[in-house]
Amino acid sequence: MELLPLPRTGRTPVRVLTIAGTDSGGGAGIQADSRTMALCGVHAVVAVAAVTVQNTVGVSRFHEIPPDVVADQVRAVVGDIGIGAAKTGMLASTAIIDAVADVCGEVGLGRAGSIPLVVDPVCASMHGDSLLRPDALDAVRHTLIPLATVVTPNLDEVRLITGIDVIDDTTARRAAELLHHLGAQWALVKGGHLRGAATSTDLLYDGDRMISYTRPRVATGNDHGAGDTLAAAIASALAHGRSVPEAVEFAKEWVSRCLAAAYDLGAGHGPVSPFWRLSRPDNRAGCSE
Ligand SMILES: Nc1ncnc2c1ncn2[C@@H]1O[C@H](COP(=O)(O)OP(=O)(O)O)[C@@H](O)[C@H]1O
Ligand SMILES: Cc1ncc(COP(=O)(O)O)c(N)n1
Repeated sequence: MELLPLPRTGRTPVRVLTIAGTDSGGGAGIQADSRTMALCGVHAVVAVAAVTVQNTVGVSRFHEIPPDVVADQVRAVVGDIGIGAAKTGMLASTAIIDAVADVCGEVGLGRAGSIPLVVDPVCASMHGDSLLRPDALDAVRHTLIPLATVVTPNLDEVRLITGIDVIDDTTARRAAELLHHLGAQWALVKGGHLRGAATSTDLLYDGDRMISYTRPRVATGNDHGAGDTLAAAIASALAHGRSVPEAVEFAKEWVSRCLAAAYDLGAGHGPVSPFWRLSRPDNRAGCSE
């Protein structure tokens, strides 16, 4: 895999915005996004949409940020700092999704604008705790997904959004077609939740090309933040100028390595880890001029 270049000391890195929730346990959400972005040579800027009270065993509650405050964070950083790509994660409610959609239109984020947007339609944590109000699913379908340059649901999110139970390649293809039909430029159906399989396959579709990405399944219970890490790596690669299929290829390998490097934490599920990059001897070679 060709890693994304790190900036030379003192040089301004490319910037990526994450609009998402915080995880007090540091495993998922904005914390996972920021870790992956840093190790992909990206300066992360953030719009906090919700604060979760979370650890390795679950989410006990969350606090929603007022929608206008979420939108103002986006305005503040896009105008001053400038970004090459953005991603959304936990958005919690219809009101926040509406505010995010409005500000995306205003600043040119998403498939209708000039800055690519990766939409991770987060509905629940891996522990099954809700991160989205149930009445916000329609806003995910009809307001959020149509903004997406790439939408990246896991199989539980696919079921909630499309009603399709993905059990094999045929149902995964049907789901990708439906997600594209909802308005996403590219749909990536992630196979991480097909636990019985020996491999982990994600399917990417843009209305024409159906591209599958397969890696061996990593046997680990420490997979907290895998989806955020994948979406953050896609957004980072897009900001570095890669095409969507190239960005997904890169991110799939990135998350596989982060799963292989995951560590134990607390009493529950530990986080996937991008720290493996810190010990790479060839990091200097990855520096951009
Ligand atoms: N055990 C695993 N081994 C290899 N790849 C995995 C494994 N679990 C998840 N993945 C991959 O990690 C990414 C995130 O997947 P998934 O776990 O489905 O997302 P989420 O964290 O949103 O539930 C996908 O590319 C998926 O294929
Ligand atoms: C704030 C926040 N955002 C996203 C997730 C999903 O991650 P996972 O599926 O690993 O629980 C999470 N648990 N918390």
